[in-house]
Amino acid sequence: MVVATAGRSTPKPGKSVVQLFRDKSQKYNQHKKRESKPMPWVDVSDEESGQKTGKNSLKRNGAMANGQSPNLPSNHRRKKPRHSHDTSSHAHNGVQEDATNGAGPSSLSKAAAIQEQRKDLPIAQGREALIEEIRKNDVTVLLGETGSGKTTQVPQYLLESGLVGNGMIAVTQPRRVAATSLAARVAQEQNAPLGQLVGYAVRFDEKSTSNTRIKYMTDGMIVRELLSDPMLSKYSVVVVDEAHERTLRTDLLLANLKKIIKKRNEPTKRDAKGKNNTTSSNPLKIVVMSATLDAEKFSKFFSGAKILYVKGRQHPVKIYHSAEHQMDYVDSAMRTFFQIHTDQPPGDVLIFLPGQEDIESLQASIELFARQLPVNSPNVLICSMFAAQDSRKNIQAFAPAPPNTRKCILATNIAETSITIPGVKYVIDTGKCKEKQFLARAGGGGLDTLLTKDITQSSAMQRTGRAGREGSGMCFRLYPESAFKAMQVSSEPEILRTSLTSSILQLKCLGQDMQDLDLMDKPDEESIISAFRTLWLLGSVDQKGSLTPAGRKMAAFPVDPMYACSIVASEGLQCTSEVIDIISVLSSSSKLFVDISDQRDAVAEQRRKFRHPSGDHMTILNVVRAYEEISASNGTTSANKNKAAKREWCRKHFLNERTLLEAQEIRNQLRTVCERENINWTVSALKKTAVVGGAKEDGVIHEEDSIIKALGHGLTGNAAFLQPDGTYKQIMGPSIVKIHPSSVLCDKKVAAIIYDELVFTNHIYARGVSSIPKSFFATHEPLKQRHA
Ligand SMILES: Nc1ncnc2c1ncn2[C@@H]1O[C@H](COP(=O)(O)OP(=O)(O)OP(=O)(O)O)[C@@H](O)[C@H]1O
Repeated sequence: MVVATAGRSTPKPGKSVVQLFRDKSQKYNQHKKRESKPMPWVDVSDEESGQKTGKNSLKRNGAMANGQSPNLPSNHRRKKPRHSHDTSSHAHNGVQEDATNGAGPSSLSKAAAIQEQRKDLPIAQGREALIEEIRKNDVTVLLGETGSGKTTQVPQYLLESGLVGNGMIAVTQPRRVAATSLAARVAQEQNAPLGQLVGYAVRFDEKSTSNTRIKYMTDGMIVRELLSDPMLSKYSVVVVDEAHERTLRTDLLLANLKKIIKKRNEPTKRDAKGKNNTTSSNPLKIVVMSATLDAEKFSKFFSGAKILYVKGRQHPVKIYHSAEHQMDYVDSAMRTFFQIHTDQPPGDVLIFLPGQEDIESLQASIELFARQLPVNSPNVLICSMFAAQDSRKNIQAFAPAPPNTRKCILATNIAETSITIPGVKYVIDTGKCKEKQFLARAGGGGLDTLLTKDITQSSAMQRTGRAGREGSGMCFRLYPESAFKAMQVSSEPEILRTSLTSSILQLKCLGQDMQDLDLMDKPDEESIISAFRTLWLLGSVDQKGSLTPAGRKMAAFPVDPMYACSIVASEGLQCTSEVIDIISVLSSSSKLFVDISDQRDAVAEQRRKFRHPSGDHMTILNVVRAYEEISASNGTTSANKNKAAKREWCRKHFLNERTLLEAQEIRNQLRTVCERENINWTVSALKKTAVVGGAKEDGVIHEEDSIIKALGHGLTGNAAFLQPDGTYKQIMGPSIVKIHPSSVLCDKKVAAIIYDELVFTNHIYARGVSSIPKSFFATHEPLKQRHA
């Protein structure tokens, strides 16, 4: 990639910015010393941004290789002059149902405008050629710039051309927010309610019917579908989008697709001379897509698949690099935001940060300064997007800003690929991300850690691509051009750096071994062995590595295998109802307890009400029950009043109601899986004992005994024994851990603990902790075998 410097054109900070920092920096500096200088920028026009609305074309690989790059024949249309910023699309945001189905004149003109927009996309000129190539080839690799129209248009072209007959088109995405928002957009383009012709499927949330023809789904969901339909027979085309991300699930999917296509596309009959004369009745087509893909590698993987290029992007994006490295990227992002806010024309701003903590810190800073803007300045509305946040809150970022307001979206890399956030004209890229890294442990198991790292060139280009979706855009990179050039081209495939436990279990159910799979990159032996040890400890595989009946049951649950193990174990311990309640909360995307630093005492007082002496898991259960009691006690009031009462109760007790609501949905799904697996989820420990968190009396059997044991079966790899110095030593690893300050057990000393996860700060802390009898481990079968 060539990045050419095209002179210096620094957006000059307006007076208001200088004034703002002079006046307020003292206050700001009180809690964090930060500079008040405006950001110096170097203007870079580069190839990756597609600077000009170039001639759009579709090209073939051979042609690119010999430099001739001829265009394929296409249904050339004269390109219409582009309308300036098209506000019509602002009306539709994220996952909204039926946004266009009104029959009024405005919805008709909106629908017409959307069709015009579709025709103006770079990919539209190569539409016929593209369909033809896909028709001719089993596997196609499609490379096209961000915003050229791949993700939204290719599935529609395939559907509209009749190429898929009555079959379905699956379009996979690495992230749920992309899957849901794309489905909403494409449903709107098809003028159909979301979930009908166009639907989506993400973990714990699906909107589709038997009439759905285009399904956007996470790569994890389609891999899970392999369990019930190993040939993916209901799909005629599988479009693997954003394949450059090389998520673990995408790699597993690609390996399986390679197998499936061989079987499904095999000719069914041969004539007397042994020649094929009948094509398969249900052939499969695969389209692998990305803007930043090592196309040759994917083509080679599929035995020389055809590579097609879509050239051009609809709108130019101007890139600015900071003149110097920025040590404090949160502060630099804030200053850049206010430079944009005071100097640049209207348009929303999308800021990429590595994680939630930085998002919250930047939000606080921007809010603080925004309050001090001159009275006639436009307002600032902050939205955030990160994986741990409730999906409904993430979707709020798609809603249009009110009049005279600039929206500022603070996001992690979940907003990096595929999505269009209407209104975004400016992107600020801190150049940082968090990446999962698995540390395999010699004794078995291991742990996933999240490390803050520099992004890759591929990520930088994707982030840039989020500006300029509806009109020209600007991208401010908070790192010099030299840093961009020094970045890795793309990230290491996830399969080489993440825990393989869950995937190996799923593969086992498919009768596959990871070692034997034809993967693009093979994981190292140590990670595979470590995953097997964990699975053996959970009882999902036996000592020979063969799947056990319990392991097959565990694989049916769409949660971490350790929690799936607890659910399966709860059956024998007669406490499935409670275990599911707890695991639903642990599996939801946001935290249950809200911590507000300036209300610490009030928070602690409220939390005490739910405190259970055995630890955090039973404390969660107490919250779930109390929340249900609130619902029941308001049973006779109107639905609205009931809702309001529950919301107020959660607010008063510093609880995240979204987590509880999401947990209810997860619980319903887990119950359904239990029914399929013949596990009676209604069996409850409470019904037998009727004691909740009360004082322990000798000889009384408490409900938590069986619940904690069931959890202990799943969390055996996350267990530690008390040492004389008050710390805990892992029973399956070398680490010394402390109980996290947020735990109800943090000031207690108990003989043995189980925990949900480890957190690294100045110490290794165990979070989500419960006390468990030490004797439990003496009776744990795999552990006994291990020590025998
Ligand atoms: N939700 C939306 N609202 C408004 N316009 C949209 C929306 N989704 C897509 N578009 C328009 O369609 C264009 C093409 O989007 P699409 O996602 O198909 O591009 P792409 O080539 O797949 O890009 P990327 O690689 O970045 O995902 C966008 O640039 C934008 O103009």
